[in-house]
Amino acid sequence: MLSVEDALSQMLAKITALPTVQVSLSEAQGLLLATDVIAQEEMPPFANSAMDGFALRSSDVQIQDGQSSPLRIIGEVPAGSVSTKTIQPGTTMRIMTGAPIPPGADTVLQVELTRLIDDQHVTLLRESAPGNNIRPAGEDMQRGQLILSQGTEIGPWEIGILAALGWAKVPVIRRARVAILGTGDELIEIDQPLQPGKIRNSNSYLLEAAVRRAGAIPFRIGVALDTKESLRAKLLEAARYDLILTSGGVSVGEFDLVKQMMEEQGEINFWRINMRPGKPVAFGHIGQVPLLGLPGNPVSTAVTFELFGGPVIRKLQGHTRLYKPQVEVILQDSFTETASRRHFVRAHVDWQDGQLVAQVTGAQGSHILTSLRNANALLVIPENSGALPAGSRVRALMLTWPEVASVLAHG
Ligand SMILES: Nc1nc2c(c(=O)[nH]1)N[C@H]1C(S)=C(S)[C@@H](COP(=O)(O)OP(=O)(O)OC[C@H]3O[C@@H](n4cnc5c(N)ncnc54)[C@H](O)[C@@H]3O)O[C@H]1N2
Ligand code: MOO
Ligand SMILES: [Mg+2]
Repeated sequence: MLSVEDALSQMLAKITALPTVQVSLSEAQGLLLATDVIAQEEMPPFANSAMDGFALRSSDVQIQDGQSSPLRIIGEVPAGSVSTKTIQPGTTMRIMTGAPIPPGADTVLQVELTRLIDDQHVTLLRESAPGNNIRPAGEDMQRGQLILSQGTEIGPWEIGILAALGWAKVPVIRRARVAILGTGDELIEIDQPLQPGKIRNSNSYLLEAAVRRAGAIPFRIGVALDTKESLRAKLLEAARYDLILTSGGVSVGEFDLVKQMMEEQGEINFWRINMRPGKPVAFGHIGQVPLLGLPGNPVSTAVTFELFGGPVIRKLQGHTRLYKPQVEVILQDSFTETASRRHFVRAHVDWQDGQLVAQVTGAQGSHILTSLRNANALLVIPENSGALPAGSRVRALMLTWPEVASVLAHG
């Protein structure tokens, strides 16, 4: 049986990045920049004031007995306007933060270091060196400078930079469109009352949310019955997307037809991985479209999506860092469910006295949906490991990071 590593590398070897498209900046979050971003303008675009205060000539200010001789106020420069007046010796203008420095001024003194004499005159309580409180044009970005490299992941801060440079549209590697197909005669819709032998199709909804959390666009395309005709029709519909996720129908039951359909409509690259839960994962193609066949047990669906679906989506979207962070954590209680396969144990990891401590979230059967409740990590228990006493150190794959109660608590 394949190891988790071999399965992942075989899968990823078949995945190539999606094409580049232009998207509006607001849609670029989480995607990879498909070009270098070179500044075509300076930032800031003009020398401007860092303070609300007075723009003046530094040579005008000599402090005697704690203040300067009065300067005459000849006007004001609010942010957004440009002064038409020039600061002559003995004069000053009120200036606001972000406003362009008026001609003739070489310094700005903040308002709290001045004293108003009357509407038209002010004295200064400090000297102000040339350049004081002036943000020069181009201090942040210079024309022609490389600001963001191709392949940068676009987050909120990069979006701020791109917006400042006027990039309303951005070339990115496009977001993956992922078809989600439930399989099984036992499935009914989630708004239906239960009937004998039936269960609600929870996997499609779980996967929809997991795909969205992974940064791709999910499409629930319904349910295939356990017949070749139904499954074939649904898989051909699914082959219009970038990736197909199925759940169920990949084991050895009489009606587990997904692998057969891969062979018929494309290829099957592998089946079965030495892991628990989720052993019967199948990977292949329908036409050219990759199909990740996840096992039907809900926990197996959830865990195998995180281990394989997430990295596949990231690779499709051009990322080179594909995996969630792994850290060492301390087991709060003993763990005795030994397994010959590598065991991915649902747990809640949190900070306790500066250490990451893991609490297993309940019975680990692959049908126990409640074992996913509140789980933010998968503990990675090696193959054939014996029972683990409380306090053991184990590796944890972090799905989401626990927040700290205070920024200083674990600095
Ligand atoms: N003889 C063997 N039987 C099984 C083996 C085995 O090695 N030999 N492996 C078991 C393991 S482990 C798993 S995992 C499951 C995987 O089965 P399938 O992927 O074929 O899934 P199904 O048989 O279709 O369903 C399994 C289980 O999950 C429920 N299910 C399916 N789809 C959904 C859905 N959309 N929402 C909620 N629940 C769903 C389904 O009703 C079944 O209870 O095979 C074992 N068997
Ligand atoms: O491989 Mo299965 O997911 O353990 O029940
Ligand atoms: Mg089955």
